[in-house]
Amino acid sequence: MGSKNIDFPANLEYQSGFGNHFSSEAIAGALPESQNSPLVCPYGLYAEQISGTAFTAPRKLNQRSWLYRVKPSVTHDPFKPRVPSHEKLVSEFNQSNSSANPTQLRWKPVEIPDTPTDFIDGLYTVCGAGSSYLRHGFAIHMYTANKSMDNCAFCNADGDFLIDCGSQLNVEDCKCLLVRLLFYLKDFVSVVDLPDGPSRGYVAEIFGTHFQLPDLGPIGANGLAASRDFLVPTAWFEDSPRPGYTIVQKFGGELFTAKQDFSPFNVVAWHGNYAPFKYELSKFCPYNTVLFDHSDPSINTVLTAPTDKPGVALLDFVVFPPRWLVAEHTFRPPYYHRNCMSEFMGLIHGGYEAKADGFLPGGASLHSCMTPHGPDTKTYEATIALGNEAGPQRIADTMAFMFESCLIPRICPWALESPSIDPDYYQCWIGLKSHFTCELTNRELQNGYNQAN
Ligand SMILES: O=C(O)Cc1cc(O)ccc1O
Ligand SMILES: [Fe+2]
Repeated sequence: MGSKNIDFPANLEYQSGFGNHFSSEAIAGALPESQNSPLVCPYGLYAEQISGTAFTAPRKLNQRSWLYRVKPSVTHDPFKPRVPSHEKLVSEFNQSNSSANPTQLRWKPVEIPDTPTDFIDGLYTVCGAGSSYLRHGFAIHMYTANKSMDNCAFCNADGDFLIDCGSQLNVEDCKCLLVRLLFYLKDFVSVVDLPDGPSRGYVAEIFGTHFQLPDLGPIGANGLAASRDFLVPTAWFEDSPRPGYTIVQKFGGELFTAKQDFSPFNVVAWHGNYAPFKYELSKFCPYNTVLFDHSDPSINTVLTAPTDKPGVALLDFVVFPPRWLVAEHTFRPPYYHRNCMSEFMGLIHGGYEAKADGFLPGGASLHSCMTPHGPDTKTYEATIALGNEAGPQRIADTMAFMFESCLIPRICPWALESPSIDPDYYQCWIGLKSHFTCELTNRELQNGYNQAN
């Protein structure tokens, strides 16, 4: 995450493609030719490999890049626990830091803080499962912030961050943040150079694996998120002295700091396939039913982080974008359901088709393993009132998303005790009345009814 005084060029340049082997040089000739670690690198740069998978991971899963830097990352003072420590980040979920809760949970958007708060201070874990130490699990965080990180950069050793920052209060700021946050290759540390002004967003962190594009099966070779719409930054560096520069490293959910006298954004050239990327959700090409019934939400998968079990995700990132609903004689909103996977949802803008009230942009909900949920009473009644003759409907102003996991999340105490939790969430379903119309005798109703009787 960058610091305020970096001069960002107006037009950042990107390379496009998902999981490609990229190469980029900020100065022509900075990439060594035909080898990775020459005795002396061009321009006297240091060669540094960053490995995102075990050296011996199968080739199709192997991720690593070679960076050519002004000074290598190792040139820093020892790591020390950060002061002040951060009490609300969790990377190993257990009874000491989180609890089991099968209730349907919903949160209103959290207030933007009044006091100066940067991305690190504003980040807090909501829920998660597993362990960064055991390299299996996930954490869901949210953040609110109102200022850039100053003379310091954030590096996450625990897992990959998928940052959904669309729920910025200001859309222009959001674009700016997106560009600076993830995707400006100054290192493989994520970059948060928040524009002045309030911002908030969601983060899914996955331990021990990386996101992939989903298989498309019978959909064919095209559709959903297109590989070419994923953008990876080109090399960019700064080389002025930066006394007192601080690296903040998240390691095992704890924060550590190390001082150095130069900017870590000093990568003059790089090549490889381990790189940050950005993707604009509006580019997603949704598929769905064109005749009847409601498709399962997996049809809207943008990215998936797999487990070893075929088809079972550690974490799916699913989006519900604007689209046409055309199904005939069909209940079009999400069906009522219980799912062995757990579903965390957020809303980037607009409304969500299953909730007439109470699910707001910047808010969140959690329906854990087998917890029943579905459309609220208002949505149900309005849908039924439309009847079978409902014509095509366009859901316009919406961008909801879901993080769906096969692991069951434990919930952090500050999320349960948060003033933004909605204690009356369950009420949205309590009004659902029986519409059962079969005329049975009182005796049959009382004793239970079975056609064979
Ligand atoms: O719970 C939700 O709103 C997410 C969801 C959407 C959908 O269209 C079908 C199933 C599902 O879990
Ligand atoms: Fe659901």
